Amino acid sequence: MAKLTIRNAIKRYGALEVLHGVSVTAQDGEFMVLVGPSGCGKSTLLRMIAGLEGISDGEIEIGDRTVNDLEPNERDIAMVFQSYALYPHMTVRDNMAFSLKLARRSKQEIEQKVNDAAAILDLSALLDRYPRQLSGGQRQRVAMGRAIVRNPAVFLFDEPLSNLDAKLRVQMRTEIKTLHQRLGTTMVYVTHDQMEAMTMADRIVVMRGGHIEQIGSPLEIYDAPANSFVAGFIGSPSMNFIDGLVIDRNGRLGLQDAENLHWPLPESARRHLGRSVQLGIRPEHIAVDTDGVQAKVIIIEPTGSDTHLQLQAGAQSIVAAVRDRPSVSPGQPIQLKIDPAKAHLFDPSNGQRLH
Ligand SMILES: Nc1ncnc2c1ncn2[C@@H]1O[C@H](COP(=O)(O)OP(=O)(O)OP(=O)(O)O)[C@@H](O)[C@H]1O
Repeated sequence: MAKLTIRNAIKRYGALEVLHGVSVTAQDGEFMVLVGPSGCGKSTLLRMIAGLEGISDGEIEIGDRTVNDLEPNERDIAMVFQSYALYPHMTVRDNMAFSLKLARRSKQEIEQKVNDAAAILDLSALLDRYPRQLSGGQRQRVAMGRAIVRNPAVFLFDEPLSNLDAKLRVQMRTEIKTLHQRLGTTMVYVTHDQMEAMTMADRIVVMRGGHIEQIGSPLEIYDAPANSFVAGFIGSPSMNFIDGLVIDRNGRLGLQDAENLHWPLPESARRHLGRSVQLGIRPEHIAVDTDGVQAKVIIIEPTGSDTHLQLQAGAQSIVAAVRDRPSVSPGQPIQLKIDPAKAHLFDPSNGQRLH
């Protein structure tokens, strides 16, 4: 077990800089998730921690050792890949034992470690099978087993669930989280899936364009996104954004949009009176009511547990997620009640959070 510290890490490919000085620390035993859109640099950062990519500038420490110049096998890490990377001609047992054999551990120690890992991962009955005789989820468990037997200081996961179907992904999410609770080892996990990040992480690192946009616990990031990018990236359906001016209409503070609709704001936002802002409202903070912002129903999407309503309010497309099953139909005019206490305000010039 160990703390992982990344200090001002820069990655260049020739003249192209793809990581622009990234600093973050995973505490000993922490489950840290790197999340961001395709190309943001999260895999590059993970591969730099693993030693599969060189670091152009900055420092990576695992425990109290700077590992910049160490080979991957000297770093005390184990990595689990999206592709599983199992040896097809070896049984599950031999796949799991491989790194220990390379390290010339005793037969007895290898057997003990493989059996222990197999028990943790529910693979004991499958040890004599070949990878082709396993389901996707079982293969991914073998890949994890191969990492566990090495008892590394840090586990690194590179989108390990992307090849699985939706249901299995959810199940494996729980399995990896359970594994983390059981082993208590520091884990760094890369995904582009914000739901995976939200459900698995102790702390999330949101990246974009080779920078870190925000670091925080899942709920800190959800409840107080640092900027409109994070606000739009985390949460599904995505947050609604409305541009306008903060005004006082008959004593009621609100955002006046381009169509003169009045979106209620909390009194605490009065200090922004007269300012152009971007209002952010999560779909679950909008309800259908008898009084409120005028809108029209466009599309109704029942998910079973709740209903997503695609709406038009003036020129603005809005998504509402309601728990009940509203009796509305496409084309119907309705009124939207916005919970002002849940409003987020961003600076339209740079996206930074104002409120
Ligand atoms: N070998 C390379 N040479 C040049 N540019 C590269 C190389 N590898 C990656 N890049 C660039 O670095 C940036 C970050 O890539 P990276 O794979 O880390 O992104 P990512 O966030 O993991 O995306 P994805 O989710 O699509 O894997 C991208 O713009 C990519 O094109």
